[in-house]
Amino acid sequence: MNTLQHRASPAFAVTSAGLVGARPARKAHRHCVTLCPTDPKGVGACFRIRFHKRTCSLRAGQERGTLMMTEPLAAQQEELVDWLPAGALEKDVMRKFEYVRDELSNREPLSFRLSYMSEAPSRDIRAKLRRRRGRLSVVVDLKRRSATSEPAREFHALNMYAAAEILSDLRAEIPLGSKFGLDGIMVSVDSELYDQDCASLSDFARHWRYFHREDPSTAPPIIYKDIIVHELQLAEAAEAGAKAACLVAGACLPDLEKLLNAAYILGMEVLVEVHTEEELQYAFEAGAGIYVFTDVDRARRRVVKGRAVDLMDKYRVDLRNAGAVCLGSGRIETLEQVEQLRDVGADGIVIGGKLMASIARGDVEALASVLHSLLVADL
Ligand SMILES: O=C(O)c1ccccc1NCC(=O)[C@H](O)[C@H](O)COP(=O)(O)O
Repeated sequence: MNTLQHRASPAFAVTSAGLVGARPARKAHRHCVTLCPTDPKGVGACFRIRFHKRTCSLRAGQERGTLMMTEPLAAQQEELVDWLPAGALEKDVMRKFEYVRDELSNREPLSFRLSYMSEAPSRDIRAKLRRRRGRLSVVVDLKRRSATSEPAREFHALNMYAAAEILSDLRAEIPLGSKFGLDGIMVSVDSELYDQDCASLSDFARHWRYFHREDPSTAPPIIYKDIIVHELQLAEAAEAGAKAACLVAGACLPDLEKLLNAAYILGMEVLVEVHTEEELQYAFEAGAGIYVFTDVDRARRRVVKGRAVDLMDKYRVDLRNAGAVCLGSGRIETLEQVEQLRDVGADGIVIGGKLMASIARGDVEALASVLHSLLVADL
């Protein structure tokens, strides 16, 4: 009998485990286990169990409690011991742990929210970010500062109401069948890096709901991006209205799987930002489904041109076979960069600084023109 040591949320109790029904064909590695959710909302939740010392992704089936386990993921990575984030990331990570300790750990409702078993994240976010009919998806990254240049680029005129308004106007102006669209709004949360905090996220979400009040289902999802090191940050972002979270792998490598689980339990889709092969391996092992390949080296606060393309290209077959969604990111400013990402299989791109000036000015035409120049040409 296989023994399962599932590390999923406490809302699940292992009632019986092992092979139920027909033994799997050797190649299939498909095993049925029965975990009865103690919370009706558990059905549909995605979580992970350990099986044969491997981490496997599971998603509750339609009928209560029956779970099908997918192929075991790549061989178990050596456990990370004494790991520390590299370079400038160490200071960013310590700052976040202090924020969790001083601010979040005393906020009762957040702890409650964290224990609340939400519905599994809507799968349509992954579908929205996937390349469709030759069109790359576009995620706009809102930030009032971008420090990947010397001096840092400041966009102090950017306010969340105006940003929500201009991005809503932009969507209204994009003709059907256009070669570009607006498929997600990333809100970068960190006072030092981006001059924004979770209140900025909450403000944007409120205005975004207002501008989509007639048909909320048409609103592109809000993606929370931060140096995420603890589940309470995810709970705070979920409370603020984020439907997805972007984990920076280099800031939380040993906890990546745990934070992925926590986000799913909160009902959020997850994107994982990677810059190195190790980060990509860990993200794949943890069961990530949406990857943001960035040229930005957060440890050295610099841009490594071509890194995202090289990494995506090297692992494109594994990623495609796993059904992954791959986005490119990191100072994207030219059509050539977009074409290079498209040619190695990118599903979409994340653009921040290049668009912030026109968004901060409230200039829809300029915003549409920049996106057109990056995405239409001969794509
Ligand atoms: O954007 C920054 O200033 C920054 C500073 C330090 C570490 C990382 C940083 N940016 C990484 C990103 O957030 C992505 O590059 C962003 O999602 C895309 O924005 P942009 O690079 O401005 O197009």
